[in-house]
Amino acid sequence: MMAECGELPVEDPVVRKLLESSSKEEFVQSYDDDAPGAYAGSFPKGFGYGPDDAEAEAPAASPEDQPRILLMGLRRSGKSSIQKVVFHKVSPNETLFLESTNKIVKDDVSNSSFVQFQVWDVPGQVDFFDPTFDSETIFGGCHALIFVIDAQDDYIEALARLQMAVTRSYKINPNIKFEVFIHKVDGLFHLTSIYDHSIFEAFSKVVQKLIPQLPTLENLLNILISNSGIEKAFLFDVMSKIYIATDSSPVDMQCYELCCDMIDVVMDMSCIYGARDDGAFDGNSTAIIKLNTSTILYMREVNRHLALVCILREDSFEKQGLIDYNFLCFKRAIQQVFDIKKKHAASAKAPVLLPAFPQANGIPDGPNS
Ligand SMILES: Nc1nc2c(ncn2[C@@H]2O[C@H](COP(=O)(O)OP(=O)(O)OP(=O)(O)O)[C@@H](O)[C@H]2O)c(=O)[nH]1
Repeated sequence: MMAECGELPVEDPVVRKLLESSSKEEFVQSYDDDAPGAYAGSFPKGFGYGPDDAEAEAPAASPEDQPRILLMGLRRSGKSSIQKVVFHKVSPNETLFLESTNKIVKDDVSNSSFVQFQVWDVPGQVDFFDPTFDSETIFGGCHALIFVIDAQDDYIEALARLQMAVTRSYKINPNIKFEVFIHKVDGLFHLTSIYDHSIFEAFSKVVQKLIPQLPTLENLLNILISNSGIEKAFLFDVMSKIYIATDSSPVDMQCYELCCDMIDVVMDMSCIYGARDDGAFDGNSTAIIKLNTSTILYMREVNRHLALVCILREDSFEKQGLIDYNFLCFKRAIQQVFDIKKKHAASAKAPVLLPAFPQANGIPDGPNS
């Protein structure tokens, strides 16, 4: 059973994934597989302590006797992620790649938890009025219904769905306890401190929301990394170390911190030893730092204010010529994007949102600073 995954060497995600997938067949069942009407009514006796309780003489309750918690909500609201992060020690970043659930997934957490119960992950697209949806069995034996609402998504549809789930399930089983999780609030709140990089990260996200070209920049970064063997790329505003765009793979704070540190090192070196007095950063600014983890940090100037900072493996860097060439294409594309913005701003006489960017289309010539 999947519940046993808690005892696996969770430090190794590959091993864990392999073991999880090999046991998936036993674990994943559709609601059709379950005996109908098994346990409507009050809490079964088995509710209480797991096998860890030395006092408990009775054997652990069978899954049929365990209380059932339903996880419901719209598609992609985060139900499977919640279940995996809470009960299977999956890291939040790994949930980014979860596939949509298309059957009810029953998870028996009795082996890995002090309190014994089952969690049923109900797919977002399930149709309560579909004859194959056995409402009597599913709601009849349910003790708590958690409805997950994605705080980052439109909530009107979610509320309509919540109302439908509550009225339908209450009719069948008035003893159900209803709970609503307003989920993914991390997109709305930022935990910040000036003593680490969190404040820069938070500011980056705020600024990104103000850049209308963000999807284009992200696309360009995606194209660049997929054609150059790069693992992660950030487009930095050099002076503030805010990243104005990154590719669409998840941002790892450590990577971001490394890239920020690289900018600091390059700027400090350039300021101290640079030949020019009019700035530490110019069209020839380039830096390559090899880390002791067979990883390379690669930085190139994109324009007066922006730098591309990438993280890649040492073996991918063997094709540096290709990476340099792709970078030049990327740089030209970025200039075109900001050229268009500059023209629009001039013709509409509209105030420019971020004054630094429109000036950014020139490539200042000059010796390496
Ligand atoms: N930002 C953020 N994303 C989350 C959170 N929880 C889940 N997600 C993301 O939401 C996406 C969808 O998550 P799932 O767990 O597959 O959603 P689901 O509700 O099970 O979706 P269905 O199987 O289609 O019903 C994934 O990319 C998760 O990484 C959260 O707390 N914050």
